[in-house]
Amino acid sequence: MKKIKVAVIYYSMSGTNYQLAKWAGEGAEAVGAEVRVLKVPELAPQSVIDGNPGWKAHVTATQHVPEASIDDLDWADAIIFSTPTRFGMMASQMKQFLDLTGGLWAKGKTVNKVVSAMTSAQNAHGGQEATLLSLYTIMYHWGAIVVAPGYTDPVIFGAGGNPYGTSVSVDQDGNMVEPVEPAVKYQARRTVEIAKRINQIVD
Ligand SMILES: Cc1cc2nc3c(=O)[nH]c(=O)nc-3n(C[C@H](O)[C@H](O)[C@H](O)COP(=O)(O)O)c2cc1C
Repeated sequence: MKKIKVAVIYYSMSGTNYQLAKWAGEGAEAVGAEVRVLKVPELAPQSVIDGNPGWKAHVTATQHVPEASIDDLDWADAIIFSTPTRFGMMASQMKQFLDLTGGLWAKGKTVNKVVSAMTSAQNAHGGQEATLLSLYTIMYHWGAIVVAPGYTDPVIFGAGGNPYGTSVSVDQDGNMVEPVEPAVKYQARRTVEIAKRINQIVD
């Protein structure tokens, strides 16, 4: 039987969204998907990264993670995005990656991709939903099928549950404040289940 192909595409400076992406990948694999966890290319100057020990350590620790390409988007039936909230928006690295999808879009190849998104922020009310909604705006232009969690499971009422997409707060040391792993894995499962329906795969 055809497996749903899921690309989990993230940007992270200090590891939070990398962890969210890994959990999403595990959640998708648990329901039979073929998964690629991929980072978007870095844009910041090397000198700036080198001047920030935490950022530099994260870049070094994730050197093995493949970079996302347009071919990965073409390959995927479903895409789960994860980006830090930056001034109430997605990180520019994620936006740059999405701005390179015009060619794929023009060929009609973004149509009916099943998509969902997650974010993190330092402040509990620091713009998480604005970030998710602006990312979803791009998805509407793609003709993608946005699969937000809604209130479709009790996990949404718990830690990190957010009807727009999982969001987590991080403290001053970069540690996640809420235990969001179950919410992330649920969101990934739901994304795969809807992708199966869109692709007419019956278990
Ligand atoms: C330039 C910049 C802008 C940020 N803007 C916000 C913001 O608007 N709201 C907020 O709560 N946190 C903000 N933060 C904190 C980040 O969201 C937080 O560090 C990030 O979610 C951690 O994710 P990561 O570990 O994957 O890099 C900002 C951080 C930076 C560096």
